[in-house]
Amino acid sequence: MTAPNLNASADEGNVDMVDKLPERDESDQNMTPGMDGSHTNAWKTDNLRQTWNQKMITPGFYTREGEEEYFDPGENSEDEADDSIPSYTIPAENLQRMANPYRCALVIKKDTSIKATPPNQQNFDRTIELKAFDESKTGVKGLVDAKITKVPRIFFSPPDHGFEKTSEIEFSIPILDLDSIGKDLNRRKDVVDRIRDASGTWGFFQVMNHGIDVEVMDEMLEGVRRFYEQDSEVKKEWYTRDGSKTVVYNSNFDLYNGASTNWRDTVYCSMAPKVPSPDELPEACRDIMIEYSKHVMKLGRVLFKLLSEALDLDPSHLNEMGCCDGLGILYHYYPACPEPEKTLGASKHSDYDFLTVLLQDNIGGLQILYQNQWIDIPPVPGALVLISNDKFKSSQHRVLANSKGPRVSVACFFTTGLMPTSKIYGPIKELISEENPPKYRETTVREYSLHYNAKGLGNSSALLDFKI
Ligand SMILES: O=C(O)CCC(=O)C(=O)O
Ligand SMILES: [Fe+2]
Repeated sequence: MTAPNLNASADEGNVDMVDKLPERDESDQNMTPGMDGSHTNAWKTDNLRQTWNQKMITPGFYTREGEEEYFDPGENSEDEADDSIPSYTIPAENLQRMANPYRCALVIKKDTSIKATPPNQQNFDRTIELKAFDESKTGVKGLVDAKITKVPRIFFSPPDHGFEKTSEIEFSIPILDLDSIGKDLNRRKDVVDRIRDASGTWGFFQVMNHGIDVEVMDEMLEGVRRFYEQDSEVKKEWYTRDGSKTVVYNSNFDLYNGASTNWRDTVYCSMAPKVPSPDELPEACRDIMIEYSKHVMKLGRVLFKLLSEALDLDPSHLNEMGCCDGLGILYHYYPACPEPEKTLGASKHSDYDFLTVLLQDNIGGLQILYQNQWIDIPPVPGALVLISNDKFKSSQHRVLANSKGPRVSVACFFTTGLMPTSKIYGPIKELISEENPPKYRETTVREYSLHYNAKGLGNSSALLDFKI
């Protein structure tokens, strides 16, 4: 495969061809052969259950009516049985090996500053090169398949001024265990307290014993790899920037308006309220997309109840507002990068939805901005902001490019996105008062999504534009 004609960098000459990209580090991972005989990250590690903590929950913003009740203490036993999220429990000794479940200390030590000339200081016609890249319809994966050895200059990222500092501070990553919260009132109260705390300080938390089987998560990640690693001519059929299509596959949704171009490719598909029929979806992963989304919807209803309780609202409040009305699935592919210090997998941003549930493999690279420093987080964050009026944080996060990839992740966004809706959202009435007046103006999900898309990633926060 040939790469589009992109200059590698202003000062380093043209794109070079090489035989091989850096190999991914397979040293201490149990690799299983993929469908094509190659190695894939299925991470079937028995005792560590790697994928257990790959669920990332990010409180975002909301919307619906008359949802079933989940996890209400005191519900009748029939409902309780059905609601019983956890289908397995992680043995305590395994948790110990992964990290202390409630105080997972991370030490920041990596220098993650970007070392490339920022796009606005480069002297070339960026649009021409962006178009050449876009028209190849093969994304970043296509460049890597063409064996480039230098990162083309369109991907150079501006440094995050003021946020490059690293230090040796220990942070506690909130991890919530949802086991038995439908039956044990004390456990439920404890979880609600932790969610309140995690959402108010970090703006994100991780969950375990969430009821989605490891096999389902593994198959979802595997399906994503199958999609991106199939024949590029088949994959090209899905490449588009037309947001009205059921499946939108491209590289950088904000290619022409984002602050920089990211080292990743993405597929977006709306899975609710209208579930697409299987033949509208890519063959490589259609069944698992439908199955996985069902599980995430169920988990979402549980989480919105817990979040409602954490806000001292009626447990059904957020679900009744319709937070679970819409679900968009985004699956990302971050190919191995020959010069990861020059670009980013995903620029700094906070999400635009009510809540994001993120499933990632174990390559790593996700970081959260916390107390003005980038912190490596195995899995991560998002946003619950407009509605809770800054009570819950919409945390900024990014993904580093990395030479070990490919890395894949699946972000499920609770949002109706660009669907035409007239429902108005703003700070929750029950949470505002004379002493705590609204900080954001009202909007619709569509208006906010359109604004977010127009700004692209890496620019100032879209949310700030709604501040009163
Ligand atoms: O790939 C990841 O880990 C993060 C993805 C993300 O932040 C997003 O889809 O908004
Ligand atoms: Fe995000």
